[in-house]
Amino acid sequence: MIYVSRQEHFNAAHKLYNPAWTEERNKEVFGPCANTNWHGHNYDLIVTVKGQPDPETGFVIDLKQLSTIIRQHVVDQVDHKNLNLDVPFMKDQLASTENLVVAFWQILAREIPRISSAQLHCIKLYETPRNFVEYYGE
Ligand SMILES: Nc1nc2c(c(=O)[nH]1)N=C([C@H](O)[C@H](O)COP(=O)(O)OP(=O)(O)OP(=O)(O)O)CN2
Repeated sequence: MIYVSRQEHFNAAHKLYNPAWTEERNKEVFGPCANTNWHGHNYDLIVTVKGQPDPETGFVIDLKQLSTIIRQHVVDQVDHKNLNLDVPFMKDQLASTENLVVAFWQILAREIPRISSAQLHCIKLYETPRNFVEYYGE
């Protein structure tokens, strides 16, 4: 089995805020990440698919096509957006890296089979250079 990855990038604003809690509780749990007027991140997104190389192309997946799918269905939906306000698939969800990566999985697990027989294996999302989340669809 060969694992093939594509990295993409986007910027987005958000705040970590649970509407069921008081302002004080949100500040206590999320600290500056609950700042009322938002804050931003430069996210790095790494999508890994797995499969066997096609005997005619040598590709598990055409990375140009994978990039197009990720950009169209994920990056363009979140880039330069407010994740709490502007992104329909994050509506009523806490805009954490964990919840984002699960939402991205749901989208890409639907889209990748339309272009390739390769299987989605892992989505890794860096919120900062030091904080990142991996999801394997389990
Ligand atoms: N499990 C999670 N924990 C946190 C998340 C998250 O999505 N999942 N998100 C945040 C905040 O959004 C926050 O903005 C992260 O920033 P910060 O803690 O400042 O991260 P840095 O890597 O830049 O900070 P250093 O402490 O300087 O390394 C918080 N937690």
